[in-house]
Order: sequence, then C-alpha cells, then structure tokens
Amino acid sequence: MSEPDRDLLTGIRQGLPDPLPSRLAVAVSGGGDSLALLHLIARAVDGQGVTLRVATVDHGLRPEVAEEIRLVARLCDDLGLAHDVLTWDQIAEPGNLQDRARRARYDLLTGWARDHGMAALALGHTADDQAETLVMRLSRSAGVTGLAGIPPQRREQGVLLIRPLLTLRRARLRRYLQDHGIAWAEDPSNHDTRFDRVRARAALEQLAPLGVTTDALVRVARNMADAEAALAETAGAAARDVVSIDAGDVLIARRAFLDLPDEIARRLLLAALRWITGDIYPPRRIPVAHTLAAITEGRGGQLAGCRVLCRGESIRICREFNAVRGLSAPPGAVWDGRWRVTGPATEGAEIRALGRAGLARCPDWRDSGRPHAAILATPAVWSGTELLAAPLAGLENGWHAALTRGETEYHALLLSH
Ligand SMILES: Nc1ncnc2c1ncn2[C@@H]1O[C@H](COP(=O)(O)OP(=O)(O)OP(=O)(O)O)[C@@H](O)[C@H]1O
Repeated sequence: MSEPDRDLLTGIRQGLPDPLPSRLAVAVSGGGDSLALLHLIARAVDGQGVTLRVATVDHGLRPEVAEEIRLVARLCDDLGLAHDVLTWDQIAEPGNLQDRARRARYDLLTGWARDHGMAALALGHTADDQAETLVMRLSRSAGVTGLAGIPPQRREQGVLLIRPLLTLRRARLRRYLQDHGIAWAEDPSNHDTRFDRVRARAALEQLAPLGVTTDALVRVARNMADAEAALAETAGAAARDVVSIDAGDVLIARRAFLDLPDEIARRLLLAALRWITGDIYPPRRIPVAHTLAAITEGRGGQLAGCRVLCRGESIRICREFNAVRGLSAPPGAVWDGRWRVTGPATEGAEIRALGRAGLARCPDWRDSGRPHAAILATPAVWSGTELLAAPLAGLENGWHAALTRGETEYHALLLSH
C-alpha cells in the first residue's frame, strides 16, 4: 500500500462507527466522491466481518444517470458487492424540484437501508462540501447550529447516517480514483454558477490568501459542533425544569424562561414549535426574535403555524387554527401529523379541526383548562356539518384522541439540529 493511500484509509477509519456495524450501507451516485467512498470503505473494512450493500437513486431527471448507474454497478461487481437501484416515482407536487428530489433521495435511501437491516448508511460528503456549506450559511447569518455544518454522524428515520469523507479533500479523492483506474461521472451542474454551492466554491478560492481555507473552515465546523453539543445539553437541562406538555400544547414557566440566556430560551421555543408542527426546519431567526421579544413583554404572537399565549405565569404554545382548518383524515389515521382519533365505527365520520362552529356545540370545553385558541385547533369528529365528538373539548361520545409524540420526543428535538 502506498503511503498516501494509508493516509486516506486512516481518515476513513476515523469516520466509521466504532465498533464497526455488521451491516453497512453505502449511497453511491456515480460521482467521484461516493465512488471513492465505496472503494475506500471496502478496503478499510476488508476481513472484519462487515457486509456492505450499495444503492444508487435514479431520480429519472437526467439522461446521464444510466451511465452513472453503470459505473457504480461495475465497481460493485469488481468488489463483489450487492448493488440496488432505487427509483423515484415523482408525483406532481408543489415546491422546488431540487429540494423535492433531495428529500426523496434521503427517504428512499433510509427506507432501503432499514429494509435490508443496515444499521448505518455512509454518504460521500467531503471537506470541500463542508467548507462550501459554511460559506453559504455565513451568507444567511447563521448561528452556532448552522456553522456546525454537516454533521459527521446523525440518526435519521432510524438509520445512522455517517460521512466518513468529511475531513478529506475532493481533489485528493479524484487522484485516488485515477491511481486505481476507477472511472467516475462528472456532474455538469458542478460548473453551473446559478447554484449557490458553485459560487461558494469560487468564493473559497478568493478567500484562501486570507487563510480562510477549506481546512480552516472544517476546523471551524468542528469547533462549532462542540459548542452546539454543549448548548444542546444546557437546553435539555433547562427544559427538564421549565417545560411540560399539556395535551397537545407545550407549557413553559414564564419567569424561569425569562431568566434563561437568550440562546437557551430560543432553543426551547424552537423545539416547542417543531414538536407541535413536525417541521424539520425551524423558522427564520428574525420572526423568532420578534416572538421572543413579545414573550418578554408579556404579549403573545403567531409563528410557524402555532400560537404563543402568555397567561399569568405560563407561556402556552399551541397549534394555530388557521394552520389546520383545511386538514381532514379518516378516523384512526394520523391527523395534523400527531393526533390519532379513534372511536365507534361510524359511516361518513372524518377528523377535522373543531373550529368555532364546533366549539359552540361543546358546552363543557372550559373543563379542559385549556384556552379557547388552543381548543379551536384540536381534532374533532365530523359527519358533514354535524359534530359527532370533540374528545379534547369535553364531548367524548365514545371517541378518544391520542398524541403520537410526547415529552421524550420534545427532548429529542433539543438534541437534534
Ligand atoms: N443519486 C444518488 N444515489 C445514491 N447516493 C447519492 C445520490 N446522490 C447523492 N448521493 C449520496 O449523497 C452524497 C452527497 O451528494 P450531494 O452533495 O450531491 O447530495 P446532497 O444530498 O445534495 O447533499 P446535501 O445533503 O448537502 O444536500 C453523495 O456522496 C452520495 O453518497
């Protein structure tokens, strides 16, 4: 083995879980980074009882994909590894195509890894990706969480995503592939300056003379990830003292909340919003800052499909009626991403928000102890315009509403960013 290869192998071993999993999945697109990832992992785990399995996602968007799949299949063949092609059956949906393709890719890959009993899935993000991500996030005034960059490990949908190339340079990996006679596909969008990432790459070249190099930015990301972990732990400890769950609402003790450092208070609020809405991404900083200012002044507000109510000693964060007014689900299915309403089999029953019209038919709603605004957005059982039940507003009629997430999930959100 030549000396430079040993260097890469050492780098990759540091990025693999310890102890090694018995089954490890690798996501390979046919580009240089992930082909190098596959070859290096196969060498790094050779003889250590690890079963590798490879997947390529075909988004059905570009004609070059057939050639990319062929390149991956050939390397898998040489290495004696199973290779699966996962196809994205795109459905017409609103939203940016690139974003949707990316989300679908992660869903397909994690689903496939789970189906094959793979504990971990390796992705080929490199040090260059990390540095470019930091530059892009600087332009969006990121805080500690954003500047921690791409995490080297992260659990998503039950699968541990690992990125063993995160400290290794793209150019070095290309040289490795050339040395080993492995062909790769070049993504034409890598030169398309309409993409932020391509412009960030060009900006990095300009910044290098100032010492703002890829390696320096990788170190910044690591420093920020350490700070992020400390802040997350502090937020978790604070939450245990001041946060509780009341039916579908998050309650925060106001006085203790106001005594917390701003950054910790902000984290508790963001976790509350994400716990209620199920959104992966938090709302933008500026509206969050406005809401925190409003809480300080004892006013409430609306944010990200939630209401923030300040009453006496408590801050209540609940679902906003307007965010759920159009939602409908059959009984037993999940409504608003978090409620499951069950009851006697009833022809034509459907779950919709209670709203004002429903609340007017619930004389005992005040017994719940929850405010009007919170109760309006709770699930109710309807048959057309007839209200059959409102289990969270004192009109049970044999129906029951259960949350699909609780306090544990709230605390988990404080740890994931
Ligand atoms: N079509 C694909 N099939 C299988 N794996 C893929 C595919 N595209 C990307 N990957 C995996 O994801 C890694 C990162 O690729 P890329 O930077 O293009 O993805 P991304 O999802 O846009 O990244 P990010 O997560 O930063 O948005 C690749 O090295 C590879 O491991």
